[in-house]
Parts: sequence; structure tokens; C-alpha cells
Amino acid sequence: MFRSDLLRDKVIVITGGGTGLGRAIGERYLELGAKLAIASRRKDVLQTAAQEMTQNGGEVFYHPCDVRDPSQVTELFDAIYAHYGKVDILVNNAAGNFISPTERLSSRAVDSVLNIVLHGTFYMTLELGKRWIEEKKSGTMLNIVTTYAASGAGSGFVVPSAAAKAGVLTLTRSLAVEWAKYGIRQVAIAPGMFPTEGAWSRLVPSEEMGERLLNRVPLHRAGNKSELANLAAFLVSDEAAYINGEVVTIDGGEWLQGAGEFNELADLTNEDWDQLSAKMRSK
Ligand SMILES: CCCCC/C=C/C(=O)SCCNC(=O)CCNC(=O)[C@H](O)C(C)(C)COP(=O)(O)OP(=O)(O)OC[C@H]1O[C@@H](n2cnc3c(N)ncnc32)[C@H](O)[C@@H]1OP(=O)(O)O
Ligand SMILES: NC(=O)C1=CN([C@@H]2O[C@H](COP(=O)(O)OP(=O)(O)OC[C@H]3O[C@@H](n4cnc5c(N)ncnc54)[C@H](OP(=O)(O)O)[C@@H]3O)[C@@H](O)[C@H]2O)C=CC1
Repeated sequence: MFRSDLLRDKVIVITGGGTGLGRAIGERYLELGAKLAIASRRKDVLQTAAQEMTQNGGEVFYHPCDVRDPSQVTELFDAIYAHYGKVDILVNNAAGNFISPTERLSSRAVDSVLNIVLHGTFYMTLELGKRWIEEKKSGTMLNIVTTYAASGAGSGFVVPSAAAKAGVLTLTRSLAVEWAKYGIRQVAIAPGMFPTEGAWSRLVPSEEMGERLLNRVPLHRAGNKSELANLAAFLVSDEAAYINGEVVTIDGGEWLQGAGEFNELADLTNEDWDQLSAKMRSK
């Protein structure tokens, strides 16, 4: 689909790059010639991922970092600069989330999600943005949000995530304008359902719930990680250089399904329509 040198020698930092969607994005970037730095809290997960991801060549530097802690974020970039000498692209992918009635949440539970998603993304963005501005270097930042942020509707039962991801999207759009003069581009992706261990263990704890969610998707399937990875490759590449401040939704049409007043009529059979039509025409 892409030129094999699309991301040649680009140094790309991916938070949460050892698991799920972050890892899939990283694997695609490696195939396109990038050099990776992956960061998250669990060193053993990063180490295993880096080993497995480089089995066919390529370079993956890993460094443990809790993005909630600004001093660890500074240390992370110090380590990446010491290793690669530069960063070209940042993917803010790390997140925390779980379903819960909001009234059951403790303040620590709220903080745990807000601090990873909103504060962590902000700290990463700020630390690297300052470095790029000082170096007079251009670059691209890609933020992974969610459909309930991109639609503006939010969502019950994941309210800390909904509030934090909406904040990340606002960060994306605000800096797209403010930092354009430095050659720093901001983009976002809003994924719908992409089954991963991290998300499904916390958000889709039963098969029945998974089926119910899938039925909401007009294309009647979940997304493949490779589909999201291809979009993430295009958006950070120079081929997308004029896209700034946009969020691209990739959800099989799920959010639109919920938004259209009459979309549930898709469940009606031809016989149902024959009966309804006859009834309406008889009036
Ligand atoms: C289906 C379509 C997908 C929709 C969109 C998906 C979006 C995503 O973001 S998916 C990404 C999912 N991946 C992750 O969440 C990975 C990282 N998550 C975590 O590490 C934990 O889940 C975390 C967010 C809770 C953070 O972990 P940690 O910092 O270790 O926090 P603690 O375990 O100490 O818990 C802090 C606080 O939160 C309370 N809590 C934890 N889980 C729940 C829960 N399921 N329900 C209610 N409360 C919960 C926990 O009890 C602590 O509070 P206190 O007890 O008051 O101390
Ligand atoms: N899967 C899906 O259907 C959807 C996913 N998304 C988004 O996609 C992204 C990836 O999610 P997914 O791959 O499914 O889930 P994962 O749980 O696999 O990914 C979350 C990653 O974030 C890392 N992380 C969590 N907390 C921190 C922290 N404090 N500091 C550094 N890293 C941290 C985790 O690593 P560690 O625990 O080692 O720190 C993990 O690698 C997220 O932004 C999520 O919101 C959006 C919509 C749908």
C-alpha cells in the first residue's frame, strides 16, 4: 500500500508501544523504515515487545516511563536523544480506561485515568514541543483518541476517559494552530472497536457484551489492527503534510449509526417493510 521507504530514518516515539494498537502501529512504522522508541510503565513488556518486533530487522529502543510523572517524561526524552540524537514523530497512544457507573468511582480512580490520558499526553507533548522549538526542528504529533471524543457526545460509564480524550482532542486542535509556525503538525485518530487484551479486559468483560457492541457497527465487524496502523502511517508521513488539526475516525460507521434518528430501521426485514408500506399508503 505504501512506498517501503515512506518513514525511512524517521525516529518515532510511541507511548504504550509494547502492547495492542501501539505495538501494531510500531510494527507498521518499522516496515516502512522508521526507527522506534517505545515507552510505558512495564519494562518486561517493553523488552519482550522490542525483541519480537525486531526479529526481521529494524531498531526498537525501549525505556520505561510513567507518563503521569513529568520528571520521568524528561528522562525518557533525554534517553531517546542520547540514543538516536533526535525525534521526528510522537504518537501519544498510552491510555487508561475501565467501565464503571460514575457514582462508584473514587477520586483516585478518576485521577488514574485523567492523569494517564490528559496529563500524560500533555507532558509528552510539552516536553518534546519545547525541544523541537529550541532546535528549530519540525515534527508531527499523532494523538490516539476515541469516537466518543471525536463525536463530541462523550459516553456514560467511561466518563473519566471521555473527559480526558475530549481534552486531548482540544489540545490537538489548539496546538495545530499555535505551533504551526514552528512546523509542528498535530493530528488525531479516533478508533472504534479494535479488540485488544488491554481494552477488552477492562471494557468488554463478556462475550455477550462484545456481540451487542458489534451489532452497532454498520460494517458488522470490529476493526483490524493493520487498518488502524495504515492510517497512522499515512497521517504521520510527509504525504499528509497539509493535514493539521484533524481527527480521522476509523470505526466502520459506528458513531453515525447511533447518531441518525432512523438508522435502527436497518433491522427491519423486507416483509416488515411491505407491511409498513401498505399501512402507510392505506391512510
Ligand atoms: C470497546 C471500544 C473501546 C472504547 C475506547 C477504549 C479506550 C481505551 O482507553 S482502551 C485502553 C485500555 N487500557 C488500559 O486501561 C491500560 C492501562 N490501565 C491501567 O493500568 C488500569 O486499568 C488503571 C487505569 C486503573 C490505572 O492503573 P493504576 O494506576 O495501577 O491504578 P490502580 O489499580 O491503583 O487503581 C487506581 C484507582 O482506580 C480504581 N479502579 C481501578 N479499576 C477500577 C474499576 N474497574 N472500577 C472502579 N474503580 C477502579 C482503584 O480501585 C483505585 O482507586 P482506590 O481504590 O480509591 O484507591
Ligand atoms: N482498543 C480499542 O478498541 C480502542 C482503543 N483506543 C485507544 O487506543 C490506544 C491503545 O489502546 P489499546 O491498545 O487498546 O490498549 P492497551 O491497554 O494495550 O494500551 C495501553 C498502553 O498504555 C500504556 N500505559 C498505561 N498507563 C501508562 C502510563 N501511566 N505511562 C505510560 N504508559 C502507560 C500501557 O502499558 P503499561 O501498562 O506497561 O504502562 C499500554 O501499553 C489508547 O489510547 C486507547 O484509548 C481508542 C478507542 C478504541
